[in-house]
Formats: sequence, C-alpha cells, structure tokens
Amino acid sequence: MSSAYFQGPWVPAADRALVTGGSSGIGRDIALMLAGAGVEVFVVGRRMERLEAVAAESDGSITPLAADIRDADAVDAAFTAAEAEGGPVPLLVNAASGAFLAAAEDISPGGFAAVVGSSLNGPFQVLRRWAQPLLGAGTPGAAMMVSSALAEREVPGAAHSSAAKAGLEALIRSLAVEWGPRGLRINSLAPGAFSTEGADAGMWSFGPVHDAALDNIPLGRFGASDELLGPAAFLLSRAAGYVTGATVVVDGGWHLSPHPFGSVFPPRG
Ligand SMILES: CCCCCCCCC/C=C/C(=O)SCCNC(=O)CCNC(=O)[C@H](O)C(C)(C)COP(=O)(O)OP(=O)(O)OC[C@H]1O[C@@H](n2cnc3c(N)ncnc32)[C@H](O)[C@@H]1OP(=O)(O)O
Ligand SMILES: NC(=O)C1=CN([C@@H]2O[C@H](COP(=O)(O)OP(=O)(O)OC[C@H]3O[C@@H](n4cnc5c(N)ncnc54)[C@H](OP(=O)(O)O)[C@@H]3O)[C@@H](O)[C@H]2O)C=CC1
Repeated sequence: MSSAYFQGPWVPAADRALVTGGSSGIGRDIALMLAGAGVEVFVVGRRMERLEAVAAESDGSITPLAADIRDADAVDAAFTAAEAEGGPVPLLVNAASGAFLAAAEDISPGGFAAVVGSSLNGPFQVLRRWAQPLLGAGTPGAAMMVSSALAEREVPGAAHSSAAKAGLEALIRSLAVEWGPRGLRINSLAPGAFSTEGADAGMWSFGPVHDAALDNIPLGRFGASDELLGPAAFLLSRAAGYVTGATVVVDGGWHLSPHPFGSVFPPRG
C-alpha cells in the first residue's frame, strides 16, 4: 500500500497526521498509506489492541492512541499526546464513525445519540481540537473527514446516519470558510459501498441490502480499497492545495440512482 499513491505533485501536504478510525477498514488503509509515504501517523480508536496491531504493521511510524471521539476530554488527551514531541499535527483524517441499520421508529433516543455522536458531534470535537493549535501558531493544515454517499440521499434504515453525515458535510463547508483565510483546508470523502469489517457486519451481511446495492450502483460492483486511496491521497496532498469545502463522492455513481436501495427495508426489532 504505499507511497505509490504519492508521486510527483501528489506529495503529502505535511509529514505528521492523526487518523481516527485508524484501526480498521478505510481509516486503517489510509493510515498505512500515509505511513508508507513517510508520514508520522497517530491512529485513534476505542480499542487499544486493534490500534497496536496496525502500529505493528509499520516500521515504527504509527503510534496508537486510544480515545472515543465522542468524549471531548479523551480527544484532547490524544491530541496532547500527539503534539507532545512535534507540535501541532497538520494533517487530520477522521474516519471513525458508527452506525446500524434500523427502521426509524425503532431507533431509540440513545441509539440516535450514539450514531450522531460518532458521526457529527465527535468529528466536530476532533476538528476543533485539531485546529486550535494550528490556528494559534499560524501553521497550515489539511483535514479530510470521511462522510458517506448516504449524506446526499434517502436511505431506509439509516435515518440517523444519513442525517449525521449530511450535517458533517454542511459542517466542513462552514469550517472551510471560517478557517480557510487562516491556512486550513477542510474536505470530505464520501464512500459508497466498500467491504470492511465494520460495514460488512453492520450492513453488507444483510443480504437484501447487499443485493439492492449491487442492483443500483451504475458501475455494478462494490469499490476496491485502492479506489478510495487514490482520491484520499489527492485530498491530503499538495496537489489539492486549492481544494477546500469539497466533498469527493467515490461510489460508482450510486447516489445518482433513482432509488438507491430499491424497496429494501430492514426487519423490525
Ligand atoms: C446512495 C446511497 C449510498 C449509501 C452508501 C453508504 C452506505 C453506508 C455504509 C456504511 C456505513 C458505516 O458507517 S460503516 C461503519 C460501520 N462501523 C461501525 O458501525 C463500527 C462502530 N459501531 C458502533 O460503535 C456501534 O454500532 C454504535 C451503536 C454506533 C455505538 O456503539 P456504543 O457501544 O456506543 O453503543 P451501544 O451502547 O451498543 O448502543 C447505544 C444505543 O444504540 C442502540 N443500538 C445499537 N445497535 C442497535 C441496532 N442494531 N438496532 C437498534 N438499536 C441499536 C442501543 O440499543 C443503545 O440504545 P439505548 O439502549 O436506547 O441507549
Ligand atoms: N465501508 C463502507 O461501505 C462505508 C463506510 N463509510 C464511512 O467510512 C468510515 C470508516 O468505516 P469502515 O472502515 O467501513 O468501518 P470500520 O467499522 O471497519 O472502522 C471503524 C473505525 O472507527 C473506529 N471507531 C468507531 N467508533 C469510534 C468512536 N466512537 N471513537 C473512536 N473510534 C471509533 C473503530 O475502532 P474501535 O471500534 O476500536 O473504536 C475503527 O477503527 C466511517 O466514517 C463510515 O461511516 C461510509 C460509507 C460506506
């Protein structure tokens, strides 16, 4: 995985990065890609043993830091640890998020809060804490928030998640305008269907959802991880120096489908 993604003008915009959700799936792939390009990477997630496993795959350039992004104090502690030796961390990737499929009337207040907390409130606390020292020092930086193609569309069974991700995309537009004049770029990457541990367990292993996705994705298949890494590398590189407030959708055209999930609806209970 590797520095092959960073060539020519596509060099990383900085040499230190913090990646939330870096212990699994999309965040893990991005963390390893950055480390392969010579970037010092801090990976954040709730379970330390999974973070340590990713760190062990690197040559010492990945440091694990356990935190739940819904806990502002824990987020602060993770950034403080990352900043202890090299100062503010100029590159941020927020891939951490959680969701489950459920009919809207079966989503409890606690369930709605858990999903919005990890997909909107938590990512805001991460962005805010990341930006504070950079703004204070006048150091340029670039953030890439992992959104979802479902932010743009109706998705039965994911009312909480689609609302939160749409909020996340609105948030990055506002922050791009507030912080752009002070040197920070803020963008989002919106994946469609990618097989990962978390998404397979929570979504794609549900047969009707998997089949409805395949029926409605214009390119007719799930994405391969390297098809997300290229766009991610671009947003995190100097080549994207004039790109901010943008959402790059990588979904094989799925969000353009008239009815992205057909008539599928998750079972109750
Ligand atoms: C064009 C279109 C393109 C669309 C193309 C894109 C499609 C999107 C595909 C993928 C999207 C992804 O996000 S993939 C990433 C998936 N990865 C993950 O989800 C991994 C992380 N997941 C999680 O952490 C959990 O799922 C999550 C619930 C969010 C947080 O966990 P917590 O431990 O904090 O929470 P818990 O204590 O377990 O639960 C909190 C509350 O949520 C409720 N809850 C939990 N699971 C529930 C469930 N299955 N059904 C109902 N309710 C549930 C509990 O009952 C609690 O409610 P009360 O008891 O009432 O309080
Ligand atoms: N795969 C797909 O098809 C799609 C994915 N996405 C988005 O891509 C991103 C990555 O998803 P994916 O790789 O599939 O999922 P995974 O479940 O495989 O990975 C999720 C990662 O986030 C961490 N994480 C989850 N919740 C928290 C939290 N509250 N605080 C800190 N870390 C957390 C997990 O570690 P731990 O559990 O130990 O905390 C893990 O490292 C998410 O934002 C998701 O919404 C969007 C559309 C489609």
